[in-house]
Amino acid sequence: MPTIIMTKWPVKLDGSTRGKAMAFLQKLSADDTTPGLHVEPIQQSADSRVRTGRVDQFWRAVMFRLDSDGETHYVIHGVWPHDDAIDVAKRVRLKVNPINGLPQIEATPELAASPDSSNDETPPSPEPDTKATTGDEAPAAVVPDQPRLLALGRTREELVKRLGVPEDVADAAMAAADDDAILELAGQHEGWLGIVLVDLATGDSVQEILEKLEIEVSEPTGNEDADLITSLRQPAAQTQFAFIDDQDELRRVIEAGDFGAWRVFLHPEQRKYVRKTYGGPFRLSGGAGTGKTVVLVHRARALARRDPAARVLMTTFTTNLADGMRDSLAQLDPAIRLAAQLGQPGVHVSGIDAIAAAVNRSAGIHINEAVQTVLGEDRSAVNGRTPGDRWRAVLDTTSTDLPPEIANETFLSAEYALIVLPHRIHTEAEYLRVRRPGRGVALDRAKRVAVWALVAAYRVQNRISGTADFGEAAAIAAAHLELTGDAPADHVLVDEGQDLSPAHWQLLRALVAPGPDDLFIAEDSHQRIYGPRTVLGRYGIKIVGRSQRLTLNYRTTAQNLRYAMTVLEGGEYVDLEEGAEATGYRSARSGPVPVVREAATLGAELDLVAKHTSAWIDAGAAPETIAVLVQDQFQRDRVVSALTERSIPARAVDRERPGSDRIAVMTMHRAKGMEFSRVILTDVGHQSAAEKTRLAAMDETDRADTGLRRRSLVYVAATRARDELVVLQRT
Ligand SMILES: Nc1ncnc2c1ncn2[C@@H]1O[C@H](COP(=O)(O)OP(=O)(O)OP(=O)(O)O)[C@@H](O)[C@H]1O
Repeated sequence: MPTIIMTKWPVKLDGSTRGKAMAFLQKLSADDTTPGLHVEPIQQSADSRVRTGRVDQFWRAVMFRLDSDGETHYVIHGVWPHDDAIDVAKRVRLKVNPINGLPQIEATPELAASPDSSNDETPPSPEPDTKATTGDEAPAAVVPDQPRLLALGRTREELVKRLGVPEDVADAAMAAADDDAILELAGQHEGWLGIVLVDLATGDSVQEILEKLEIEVSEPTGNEDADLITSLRQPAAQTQFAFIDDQDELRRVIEAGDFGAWRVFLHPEQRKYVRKTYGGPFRLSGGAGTGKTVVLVHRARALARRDPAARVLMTTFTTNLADGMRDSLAQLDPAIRLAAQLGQPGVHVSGIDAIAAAVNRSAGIHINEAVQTVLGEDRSAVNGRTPGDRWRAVLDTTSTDLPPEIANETFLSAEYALIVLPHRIHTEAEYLRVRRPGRGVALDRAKRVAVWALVAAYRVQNRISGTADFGEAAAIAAAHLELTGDAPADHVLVDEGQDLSPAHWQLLRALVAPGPDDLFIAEDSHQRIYGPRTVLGRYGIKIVGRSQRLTLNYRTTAQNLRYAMTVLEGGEYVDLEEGAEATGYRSARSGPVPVVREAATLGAELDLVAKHTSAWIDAGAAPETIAVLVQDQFQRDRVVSALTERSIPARAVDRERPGSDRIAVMTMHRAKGMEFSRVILTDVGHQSAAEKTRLAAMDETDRADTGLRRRSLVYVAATRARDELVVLQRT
């Protein structure tokens, strides 16, 4: 049976032609001599391996046939109307790039359009300026003194002789005026060539580019087909060519189109993090949209395939995000064994707090020993959840001499989560002795006594109501697993690590025994929007050099990414290992510059939301590809009412998944981990009177951290947009 090697082409076909192409390829992979397929060579073709095949009366497939070791492979180049297919088939050639050993499809010069571009949609032309526009004035074009690559010190020689960039592409790249022009060129080339051009635009050295692509050039063996197959198997080749294992996979690749590309065409770096075995905890950082979740999902499958009896746990901060990961896992591999419960073989996907609750529930009354360890209390009822405003209630009902910058919910909840809980402090005496690294406010003895009085009051109220807060529940679950010595997982994969609390990390450490591939953590400290910053090493998770970064953004256009990065400018972000968080993300996609508008009143803002959303829908956008992201639930409901009144279909999205046929309106927090084609952000930069009062009462360190989280929220929200972004600022 021939092996099918797909390229990214079929997405550009309409649904019915895709169906026919699918039927053709299924038959081809079963038996290429099947009558009716008409797999035929073309006379006077540039490459003797070229074949055409009959998809239907009108359409023909163009492919390359490779024979090696008694096996036949077909590299599927594309599907064209009959005459075009013959023309393409005569001119294309599949070869191994002599410099980098990667596969390359090239066409003889007479062909007007290159085979790549004849399959591509024309990328949108970049705007002349990179700055966000207000939508009113045309930004002035900046004319650089020198073409970008020349200014970076690159030479044509390096591009051609070291990287293997084809000469015509190297000429175009060296002549490109600026980043946007290089990115536009990159958009015209799939696979390794597109990636090399993006990396060049970002200023990477030739050596860095070669290392990232994991290029290994082998000596030609004399058997050209065998050399081509070796070349097609290179990691960098698999950004464009995919060996299809079975018919189901073939269907998924064809049906999924562009949105399914992540399932098949991994970047060599992503592939490495999916497959590699690590001696202990590993940390993968990377900006929004760099494919961290994609790596986790692929890695979960790889671990489950490697050992079907393994208990693989995937977890993240919220239930919604966990639902998204479970959906992605099922899309990647419908046959994957999903474990309904923690501790069962297969992949179990659940939010971290749900895992804590499951551990505590399954312990029954035996949980009391763990409660004793963490809280110093004798009780076994911990499954009720403490209301989020309990610190407020404690402050309202307990008199204290503490100054306002300490006697506030932000300080107390952080002190409790970062110091009291993870150190398992039961008494005032213990609290007086504990070290408080990383906490901004110094506490003398008197202040510690006063803080402890509030902590004790908090604990009394929780005991009376028979509840535990999320941190307590996680800390208790961790203690229970430590006490029983029962680690219910063999591998734990964590997404959104920057949002987890110390007690969560203690729980994660206890869920899996230390050893190879125990913990794999994805994080982006720029996206920390929930709690205070934590440091992994303090909770028994030793990364020791096992940390890497992804930098290529697959989701967001370069223009939207630049806007999102400006939101973070000047903020000091620190990662889970106390290193300064790097920036410098790159995007291979190009699109319009974000529109930034000011609205003086709520009414004016709602009018602008209606104006932009209806313009998009009138231009043919499906409503469910649009999202309006707001600060809170009140604003969300106001936006939904305003749109509905104007007959624009909109729906408030809370815990459930967004539905079809309507614009999704949700809080910026809820939008974490999601993506939409077009996004409007509202109320950016606006501070309510209540928020100003809250900030004024805070200590300087807490205020600075709250400021970082506010920026991060806008960064998270702005990076949800794949294509178009509108930012509404309230003055
Ligand atoms: N190799 C790839 N090929 C094509 N698309 C990809 C690839 N890797 C990731 N993507 C796409 O990029 C987008 C972002 O991926 P993903 O959600 O994994 O990023 P992330 O780093 O987890 O983002 P965030 O931190 O914002 O949640 C998704 O649409 C995903 O399908």
